[in-house]
Amino acid sequence: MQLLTDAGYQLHRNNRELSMLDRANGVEFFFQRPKDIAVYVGSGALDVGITGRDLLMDSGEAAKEILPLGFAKSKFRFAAKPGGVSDVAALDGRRVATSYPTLVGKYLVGRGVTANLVKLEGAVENAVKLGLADAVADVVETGTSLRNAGLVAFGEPILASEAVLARTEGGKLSPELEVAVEVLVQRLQGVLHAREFVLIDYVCRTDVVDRACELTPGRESPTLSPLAKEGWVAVRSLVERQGIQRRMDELTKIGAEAILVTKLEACRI
Ligand SMILES: Nc1ncnc2c1ncn2[C@@H]1O[C@H](COP(=O)(O)OP(=O)(O)OP(=O)(O)O)[C@@H](O)[C@H]1O
Ligand SMILES: O=P(O)(O)OC[C@H]1O[C@H](OP(=O)(O)OP(=O)(O)O)[C@H](O)[C@@H]1O
Ligand SMILES: [Mg+2]
Repeated sequence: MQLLTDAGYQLHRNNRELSMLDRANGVEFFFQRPKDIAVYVGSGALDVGITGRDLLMDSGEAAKEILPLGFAKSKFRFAAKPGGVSDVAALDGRRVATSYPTLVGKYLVGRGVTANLVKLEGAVENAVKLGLADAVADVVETGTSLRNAGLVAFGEPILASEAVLARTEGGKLSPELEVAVEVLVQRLQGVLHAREFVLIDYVCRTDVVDRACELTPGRESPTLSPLAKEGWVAVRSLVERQGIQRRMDELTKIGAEAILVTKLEACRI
């Protein structure tokens, strides 16, 4: 909701309201259970939806990911008791509890493993302790839930998931809707970029400007403006927010001065 608000959409959800109309943007928002979003989008009842990549892949619906949104990041992994099942091949003939049976089933078929899938709605980690399954396949973020249940992950992660924007696959949208979806994607991308990048300004001597530009290459190329003071230049560039302090240390080392870092509110790059 924060992402959509930052992208200029009007979302003021009152208690228990299941939908809301954003008249200014000509968009209606519906709040659905995570598992149901792909069903609505796949059927074309909703044009686009925000859901998890794992849920989208598990749904088997005719909905496709069009933009990763960078939040709710997790890994989808197998886990079992230490000393129990420790590789995917050993799942053959075993019971695997999961809320994502289609995703897990396809993964196992792809590796020639036949397991008995036990479908659960949640709190899947308890299935091993309770003797319902020999292993689980579930969402892992910090790993706390696995640890608390006395389980350890094994095998390569089945999937790296995050929240994604998905749209109906096949079935053509009207030209107006096509434009509205494109605008939504551009706006969301703009907000994500604005969170990822910062603007850096500084001044340095012209004899170190090449080195300075290597440190802050920007997306295309930095903007250089001559200063009134002979032999000095001002540099402006877009750089990744991550590691910005280290970059400023490097700039200071080569004699850059008046280094300013500015947050971006929104952008289209
Ligand atoms: N700890 C977590 N960290 C990051 N993402 C998570 C985490 N737990 C769940 N998710 C993601 O949230 C999405 C929805 O799953 P989740 O199981 O949370 O739904 P839920 O809140 O249980 O839904 P319901 O309304 O049906 O109870 C999935 O894409 C999943 O990857
Ligand atoms: O690695 P962690 O940081 O512990 O996060 C992962 C846990 O979070 C989710 O559970 P959720 O709270 O959605 O409950 P659920 O199992 O009922 O879906 C997921 O199903 C895992 O159990
Ligand atoms: Mg859950």
